[in-house]
Amino acid sequence: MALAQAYETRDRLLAAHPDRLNKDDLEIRTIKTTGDQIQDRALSEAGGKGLFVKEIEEAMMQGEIDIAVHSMKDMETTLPDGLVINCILPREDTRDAFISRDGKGLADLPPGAMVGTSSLRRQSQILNRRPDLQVCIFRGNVQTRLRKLDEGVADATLLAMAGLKRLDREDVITHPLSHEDMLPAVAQGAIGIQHREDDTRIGELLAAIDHEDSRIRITCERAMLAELDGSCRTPIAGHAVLVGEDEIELWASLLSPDGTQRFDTRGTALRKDAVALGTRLGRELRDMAGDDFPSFQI
Ligand SMILES: NCc1[nH]cc(CCC(=O)O)c1CC(=O)O
Repeated sequence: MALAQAYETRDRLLAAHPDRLNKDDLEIRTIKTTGDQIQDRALSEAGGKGLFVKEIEEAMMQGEIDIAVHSMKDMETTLPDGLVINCILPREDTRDAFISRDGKGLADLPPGAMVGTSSLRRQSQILNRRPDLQVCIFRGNVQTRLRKLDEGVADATLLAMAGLKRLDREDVITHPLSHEDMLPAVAQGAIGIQHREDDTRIGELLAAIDHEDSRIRITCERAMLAELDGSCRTPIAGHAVLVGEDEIELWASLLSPDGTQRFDTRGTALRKDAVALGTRLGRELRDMAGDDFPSFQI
């Protein structure tokens, strides 16, 4: 998936700068991260989102690479000094896909059925909707998880529609989940491009492929996450959409990992106040959860 995202970025850069860039100017380098190698534990136990990007950011700070392509969903809310993400590509489908081994939909899954996922957000929401189901840890890349499902390790799994589309694996989807059944992760489906803040040449090249509407939505969602100090140890979901001429609407949820507690909020603001809206709803969720909130961070 990372490679598909890098090719998409390269193609967009080439198309935006036909006179300034050609294929030979853009070499694609793959960097294996610590996060890619954790197969046996939930990401939340292993040390969080940062594991997917640490090595990449280090390579960038050392000047080995000039542009980094990230799934914004995997990015911490704060970036290292000197590195910025000002460029967001047009956002893909934000929904999660429900994938079952025998093609039965979520509503038809029998009581006690096993759902494989390593995402606390997906685990908590699925248990909130269907407390009769069981959840087991499912790690590895998209291909590995689909293989585990085939092998019968679980009866169903949940994956981002965006990743499946980018890998051209929409064939495995049983059905997409509505946002009511499964509110997506903050920034799900969005690719962000990082560069060194002082590299003005690259900054200029990237500005031409930035998709402003997607960037505003993600900025709003990430402001909410930042207010909740969202490590991936807390089940948090959030999704912003642009409405009308100049407004933005944010939905946000905070759950307990077992899905028994759930807090939801929603609000709108002018697009220019996207950050303030995210911050406000993040605070609202924190107040709603009250003293229970720290105990979510187990
Ligand atoms: N944590 C892994 C990860 N990071 C981004 C995506 C999907 C693509 C996206 O949301 O942009 C995935 C896989 C998944 O959640 O199914």
